[in-house]
Amino acid sequence: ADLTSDRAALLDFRAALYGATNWWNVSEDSPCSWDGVSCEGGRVTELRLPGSSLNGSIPSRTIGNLTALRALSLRYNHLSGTLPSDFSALVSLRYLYLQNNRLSGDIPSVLFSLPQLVYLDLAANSLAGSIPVGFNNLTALEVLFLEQNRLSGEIPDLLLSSLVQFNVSFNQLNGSIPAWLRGMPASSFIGNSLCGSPLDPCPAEGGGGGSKLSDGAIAVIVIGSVIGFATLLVLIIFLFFRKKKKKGFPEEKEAERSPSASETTLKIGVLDAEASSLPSRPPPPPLPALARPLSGGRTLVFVGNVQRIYDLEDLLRASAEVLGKGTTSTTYKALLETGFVVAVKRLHDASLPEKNFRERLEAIAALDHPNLVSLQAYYYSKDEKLLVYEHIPDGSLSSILHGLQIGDLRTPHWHSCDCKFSNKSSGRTPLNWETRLEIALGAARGIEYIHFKGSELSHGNIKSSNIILSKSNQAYVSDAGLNTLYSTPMPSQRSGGYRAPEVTDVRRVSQKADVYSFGVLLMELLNGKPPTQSSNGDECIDLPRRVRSVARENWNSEVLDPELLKFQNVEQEMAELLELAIDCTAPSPHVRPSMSEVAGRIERIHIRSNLGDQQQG
Ligand SMILES: Nc1ncnc2c1ncn2[C@@H]1O[C@H](COP(=O)(O)OP(=O)(O)OP(=O)(O)O)[C@@H](O)[C@H]1O
Repeated sequence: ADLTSDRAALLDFRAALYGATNWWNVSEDSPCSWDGVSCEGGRVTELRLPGSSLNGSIPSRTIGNLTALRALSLRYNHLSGTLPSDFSALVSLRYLYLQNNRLSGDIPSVLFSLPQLVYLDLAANSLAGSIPVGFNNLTALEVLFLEQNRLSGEIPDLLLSSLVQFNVSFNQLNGSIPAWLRGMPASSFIGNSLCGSPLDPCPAEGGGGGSKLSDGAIAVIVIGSVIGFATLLVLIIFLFFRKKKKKGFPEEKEAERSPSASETTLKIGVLDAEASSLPSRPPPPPLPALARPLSGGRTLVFVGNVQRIYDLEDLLRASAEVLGKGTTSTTYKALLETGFVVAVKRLHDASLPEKNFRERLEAIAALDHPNLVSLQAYYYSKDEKLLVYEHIPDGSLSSILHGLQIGDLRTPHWHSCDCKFSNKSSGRTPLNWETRLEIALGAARGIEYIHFKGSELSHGNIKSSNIILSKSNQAYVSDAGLNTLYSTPMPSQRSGGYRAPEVTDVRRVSQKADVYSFGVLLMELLNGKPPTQSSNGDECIDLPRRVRSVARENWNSEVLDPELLKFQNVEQEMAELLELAIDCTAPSPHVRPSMSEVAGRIERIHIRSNLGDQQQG
């Protein structure tokens, strides 16, 4: 298999499904510049065609032939039927997005032959049947979204020890939530007939004032039922024989059947599966493999299982363009001679000793989620520290919401009244409600994932210039954990209007402080203006305080971006998102919601917004 066979597979796919693929310029020899197609090392590695009006079912011998594919996104299309069996050849597939289509039938079993799958989203389809135990084959699976389908039966006891995000809300599932899922938020399960933590206790769990029945009590009930049943049986036999003896007498009224305790089913004990019986997490991906040594012994260190398709010399030879200059780093877009593009971040004063620097980068590199910009490699020497990331093409949320002044490469920080950018400047792209909501959801899921990965882990610098968008408006959170790479305090104005009031040292930011910053980001998404910049650009008022000072009935005129007011029938959803933003920015960290609650609430708003669309349509 090579790029020629990948090209042929894409052409077959295009021919079989009418949609935006029709715009591909097929006269080009290489498919790598076709919209939605990404290549690496001479193979097609990503196919992303969200919302591309693709109709019909995926025929076999098309995508299944793209054997180097790592990410496949066909979300928000009109795909029906099920997945063809040759999908099993996609042995490198890590991210699969099929949500919001019309897929039907059972969950396709071909998925269970994809050993590398980390992220699977099948939400909002018409999938029926039960949740198969075949999921146990997906040992690398970290994210499983099955919400808004027609799945029924109980949730099986699976051994998905890598799972950090899970959602089966709005299906037809019943029974108790198994122990292995009890750490997930309630929003993952609502809209079913499920019970047990984190939802309400199951009926059998909550006897007499909510306390659980003891083993002794169960024994008494069972023995009592057996004795009761036996007595009843003896009585019936006795009456039967007596009746036979007294022939000619009117028939005695049959004793009314009272429900005996023996008929009551008690479902106890199944919920107590020990978490410790789960297998330990699979070993982490191979740790830093060194690239070939350069003179001076310094090397580019590749992290995780990133393929080494460039080295330090390639990077130094690449043509570079400044993407932005922050207070602590300058970020370049580097175009390598092979055509491969990466983002290189040059840290200005990261002064951490080498050993600690490497340890922290390993923790950052272990974060692998489709809503996080992934670190590929780094370079460390006393004078130069470089981080190499995947390049996300469409600019930051900050530049899209507020626009960048051409010629000024400093990224906006909004930490003082001396704002260099105005949201009236060139390059501002109008963002509709659906897109803003999806950006909020994507970013929330990325941050939720970091928090799930370890209770001590936080992002540390959430702001709109650290939310980068791909062509399909998928949100990628960048710079996770970089605040930990400094041994001396960083400029405190760095995180500007996003910093939670309790944060005194920006190198140590708690998860609840991340929630605060995310709340400010939500306000920015709804308000259209950056935090700390007032409407006339002169005064400095922080965004949470300003929003809180406006009465709810005036939100439309004073808080919401006028562009958003064009969207009808979603005022309630916008108000709910703003309420969430207010909760996130509570001055006291303890009352702020957790990031999983935040993601759950945005999901529900998203679901309702979609339903609204359908009702209108
Ligand atoms: N992986 C990436 N792909 C594409 N663009 C990126 C990437 N990483 C960063 N950028 C862009 O580069 C700009 C500058 O980023 P940089 O991290 O240097 O500064 P910052 O995050 O805005 O500020 P600070 O370092 O003060 O927190 C960002 O606003 C973003 O638009």
